[in-house]
Amino acid sequence: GLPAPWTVRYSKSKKREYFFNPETKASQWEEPEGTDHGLLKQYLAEHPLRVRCLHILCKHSGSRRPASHRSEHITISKAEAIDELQELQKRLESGESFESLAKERSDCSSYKRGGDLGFFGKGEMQSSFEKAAFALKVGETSGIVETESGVHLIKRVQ
Ligand SMILES: N=C(N)NCCC[C@H](NC(=O)[C@@H]1CCC/C1=C/[C@H](COP(=O)(O)O)NC=O)C(N)=O
Repeated sequence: GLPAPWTVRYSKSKKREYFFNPETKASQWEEPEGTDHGLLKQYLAEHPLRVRCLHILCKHSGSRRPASHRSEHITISKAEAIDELQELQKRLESGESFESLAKERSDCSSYKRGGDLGFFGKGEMQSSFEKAAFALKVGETSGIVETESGVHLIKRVQ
């Protein structure tokens, strides 16, 4: 519904969508000239501007900041961190809650909130995390996702 290359994004401060042109870097509140309003509404129904996710982060020696409330010097290898997430995937499948496992194991400060990162729009999280999170349906949990922070499991809740 939008004339290319315009895209639509979510403004956290104004709590509403705005329109962004990645070529000119222009941003505006009103729909760009030539927008098909009906198609835009349909597009927005299928492409959430923001999502709310829980995550479990296992940091490792290659993490951009290899420290957390659990350890001031994280030395496990990336392979070991992946093994730990695979164990957590099994525990999720056997019915343990995502929140309880995040509180137990996540190296992100969001562990205190069961891994809850709140709502975020495009452009806020590292791109591999954003890509995986926006591909999830509400209630769905990702596979193992890698970022500069470490390795993650992501559950979309809204
Ligand atoms: N906008 C919101 N709500 N908060 C700012 C998030 C900033 C963002 N963070 C991430 O992408 C990592 C991966 C997903 C969650 C996340 C959490 C990191 C992981 O821990 P760290 O590698 O930083 O030690 N801790 C906090 O930022 C970024 N662009 O670096």
